[in-house]
Amino acid sequence: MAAMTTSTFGLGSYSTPAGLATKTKPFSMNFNTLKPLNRFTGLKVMPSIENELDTSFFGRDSIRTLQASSLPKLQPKQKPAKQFQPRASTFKVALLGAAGGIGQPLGLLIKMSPLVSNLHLYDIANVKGVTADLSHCNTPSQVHDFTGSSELASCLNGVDVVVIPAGIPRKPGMTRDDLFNINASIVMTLVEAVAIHSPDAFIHIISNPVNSTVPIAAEVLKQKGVYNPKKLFGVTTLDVVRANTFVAQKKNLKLIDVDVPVIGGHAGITILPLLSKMRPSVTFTDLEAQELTARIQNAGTEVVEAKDGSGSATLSMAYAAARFVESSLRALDGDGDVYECSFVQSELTDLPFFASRVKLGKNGVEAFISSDIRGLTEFEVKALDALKPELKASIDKGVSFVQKYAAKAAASN
Ligand SMILES: NC(=O)c1ccc[n+]([C@@H]2O[C@H](COP(=O)([O-])OP(=O)(O)OC[C@H]3O[C@@H](n4cnc5c(N)ncnc54)[C@H](O)[C@@H]3O)[C@@H](O)[C@H]2O)c1
Ligand SMILES: O=C(O)C[C@H](O)C(=O)O
Repeated sequence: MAAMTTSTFGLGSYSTPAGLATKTKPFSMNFNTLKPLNRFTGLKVMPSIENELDTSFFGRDSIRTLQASSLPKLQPKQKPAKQFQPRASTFKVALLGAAGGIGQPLGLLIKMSPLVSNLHLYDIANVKGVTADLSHCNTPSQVHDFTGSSELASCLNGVDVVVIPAGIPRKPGMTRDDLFNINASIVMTLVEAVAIHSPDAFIHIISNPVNSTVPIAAEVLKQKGVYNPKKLFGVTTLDVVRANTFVAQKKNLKLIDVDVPVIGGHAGITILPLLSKMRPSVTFTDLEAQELTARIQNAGTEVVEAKDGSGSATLSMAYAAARFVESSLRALDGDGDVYECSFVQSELTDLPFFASRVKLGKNGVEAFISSDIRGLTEFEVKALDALKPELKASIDKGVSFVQKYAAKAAASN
């Protein structure tokens, strides 16, 4: 008799637009390898509409849909409400830097997604072993290994999402910007290949410094004539994951209820958690707000120091990146209720790239949650003003890196 394999796993919670009182629910997927998916609840928002709904995509119908999606989870005897039904094993994901500290656990988490049909693992070292290992997991997706630049084309052809954690991590005493000299070239080279072989894919940049590597990727894609700003993402989900964890601990809240938007960028003071916009609504003393903000901003360094020279956050990063991949796949699959924070091309401020909550759809970023940056506390306003010069300098550094490289290449031809 054929055995039926059923697996379940959980990753966390989605974020949801400001102005919506939100409740998050745990991410769990039930799937089996013989039948199509009949139930799927992801990192899904449970918003209940309270007040301001002035973002461009919230018409009355959408509100009703969101309200419907906030119903409590079904009890066994209740009539099932209409739920989003994803297709099983549909998408191809490429992971570049797959044998590294982030790549390995991230590969495992992506291998567990029922939405993935093919997982392409690429690295310059050790990727065969990682692939052999992962391929023994009895989840639906097929895993394939690729190594060396000659195999990048086959790795990237036809993929829906490309995730890039390739690059060196920090050691104690370093800033993320200290990684620029090495990681800028790695990201530039990999994105050149993405531009040629999978120009329509969602691109998730994890490699640091994200504040510069995302503009680098944008510039490369522009030069290749395939830049779609809606599909290029700097992965800042770890900042949200940390903010949710630390705030829940500090205020003794149920983790599942907590959702803190984090805006700006992904380095030091450019990471700005908006405690005034979090759900549930909680009051903080000035000191609490300052201390929590500082802890969230320094959380990466906290891990780098604890690891004492052996790298930076890998497991929490893999968890956060898997959440962002899953959100992207759900959006690609037609779920109209997907929100995440990400560092993207943006017009919310005077900076060309900025992290904020965005609504994800089949074509990438569908809307920005502009209400996030209105009605901030005095502390948040000052912090937002303070982060802008540093973030602008990092963005400019990335852009001019690619422009100088292109100018040199043109001169030598
Ligand atoms: N965005 C975030 O929130 C966040 C969080 C944690 C770490 N990071 C960053 O992610 C990056 C990776 O961290 P890690 O801990 O996995 O490092 P790691 O050194 O453990 O792994 C990096 C992997 O990239 C591979 N690699 C290097 N050059 C490559 C290339 N040209 N093509 C393909 N693969 C290549 C290496 O062989 C290695 O397997 C670092 O830059 C780190 O700062 C970002
Ligand atoms: O801190 C780092 O260098 C890695 C990453 O950006 C993090 O936030 O953990």
